Amino acid sequence: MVEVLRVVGAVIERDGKFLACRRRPQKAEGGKWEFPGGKVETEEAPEQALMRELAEELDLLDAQILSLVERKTTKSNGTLIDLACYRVKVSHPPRTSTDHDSMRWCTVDQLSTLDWAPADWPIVDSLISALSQSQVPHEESHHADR
Ligand SMILES: Nc1nc2c([nH]c(=O)n2[C@H]2C[C@H](O)[C@@H](COP(=O)(O)OP(=O)(O)OP(=O)(O)O)O2)c(=O)[nH]1
Repeated sequence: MVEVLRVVGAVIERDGKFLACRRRPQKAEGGKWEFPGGKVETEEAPEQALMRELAEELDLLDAQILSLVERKTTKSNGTLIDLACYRVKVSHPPRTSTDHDSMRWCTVDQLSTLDWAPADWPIVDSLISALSQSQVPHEESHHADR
């Protein structure tokens, strides 16, 4: 039977930029970019798991989970990864991570240039399309002013 791994990730935005983290080389999917988070433990709610991971990994103790961005299951190296990513508000940017060797704040346009873990691509695509829909097109706002 194929194993399904339940994983949660945080989409953290500050000043219009999104935090992407690169997994340390020795980890599964080493060298790939991801949203910080981790596995959901048995009996744990996804939001609870995300709060725990953000505290453990990034020392973020006051994270606020806002809404689900996307949840998708993707096959990666023989494992099904059920990844749910949430918008998360933080009061200060994380400085270091126990699980990552690089952290980068990306504009929407930069997001699609990173080498994301396979399970993250559907999330990144949904995020980009949600953000582009939430922007009022320049032409429309121009006409509305008349
Ligand atoms: N955290 C996280 N993991 C992801 C993402 N995309 C993706 O494929 N994964 C995979 C990599 C791992 O196989 C698994 C999560 O592992 P992890 O190493 O982050 O989780 P953890 O902290 O609970 O685990 P551990 O190192 O304590 O064993 O999900 C993502 O965006 N965030």
